Amino acid sequence: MSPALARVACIIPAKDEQERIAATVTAALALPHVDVVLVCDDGSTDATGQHAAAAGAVVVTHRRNRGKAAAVESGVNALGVREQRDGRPECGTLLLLDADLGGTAAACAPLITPVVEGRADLTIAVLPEQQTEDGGTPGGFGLVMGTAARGITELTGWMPQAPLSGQRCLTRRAFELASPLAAGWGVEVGMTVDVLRAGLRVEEVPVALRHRATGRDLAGQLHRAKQLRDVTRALAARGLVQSGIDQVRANGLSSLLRRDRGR
Ligand SMILES: O=c1ccn([C@@H]2O[C@H](COP(=O)(O)OP(=O)(O)O[C@H]3O[C@H](CO)[C@@H](O)[C@H](O)[C@H]3O)[C@@H](O)[C@H]2O)c(=O)[nH]1
Ligand SMILES: O=C(O)[C@H](O)COP(=O)(O)O
Repeated sequence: MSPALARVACIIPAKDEQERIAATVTAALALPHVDVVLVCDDGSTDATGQHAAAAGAVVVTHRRNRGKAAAVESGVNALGVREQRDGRPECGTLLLLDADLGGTAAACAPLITPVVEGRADLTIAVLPEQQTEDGGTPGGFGLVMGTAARGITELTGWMPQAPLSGQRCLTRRAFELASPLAAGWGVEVGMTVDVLRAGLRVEEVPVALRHRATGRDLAGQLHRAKQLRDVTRALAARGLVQSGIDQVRANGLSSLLRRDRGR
């Protein structure tokens, strides 16, 4: 096992997560190989930063909200600064976790093992069926998930089960290959495509995590609209539109429609 890969830095983007961030940080710090937990407080209006620091995280703060991808990038940048400033050995592995996992983040060891052992370059957690906090039905109508899954498959030939999952572990090298990250909610889709296209190994791993699932109320649907916008932009920037145009040119419009049927 490479000593650098065996040092894991956990990066947690967090916006208004004071209810859960302390439990998430505590669980992440106890995971095997985790050396440091960095939380990027992404312009929270609550006490997320204070709760994260009290639980033992290194905290960096965005004065205004900049979105998930920017928060992940700031966390990784802060890691680099800390390593250089203090002459610390480099963490060769990054564990990206959402702030709302709470104590269930303790289940993430199976995500870490394949990467630190050099068997995978990127692992992605597949979560069990979730429930919303009020016991309601989670998920929308599969539009964002379906768009993301089809887009990744179209661009890489690989069919993901959990294309939007932000719970992932990857080598620092893979992260650098996927940088700059796709903006906002496009970060996961962009990263998966970039890492696969670089010829690296991606593996999905079932992990028993619970997070705050998005409901079907108005706020949930607005959230999904933003996810769809960012996922579509990430796919378009990686050539999905061009691939569609090429297909129509070569085989006509009906081939494009045929290709989508049944997915
Ligand atoms: O402006 C923001 C908004 C959210 N977050 C944090 O990003 C994480 C994910 O946000 P959340 O609202 O929990 O996202 P979900 O609706 O659950 O999104 C799903 O889909 C997203 C991609 O669209 C992935 O990033 C998530 O991992 C996945 O759980 C959390 O730690 C948030 O605190 C920020 O840092 N900045
Ligand atoms: O709740 C979810 O799983 C995401 O917000 C995506 O929603 P959708 O794929 O059901 O539209």
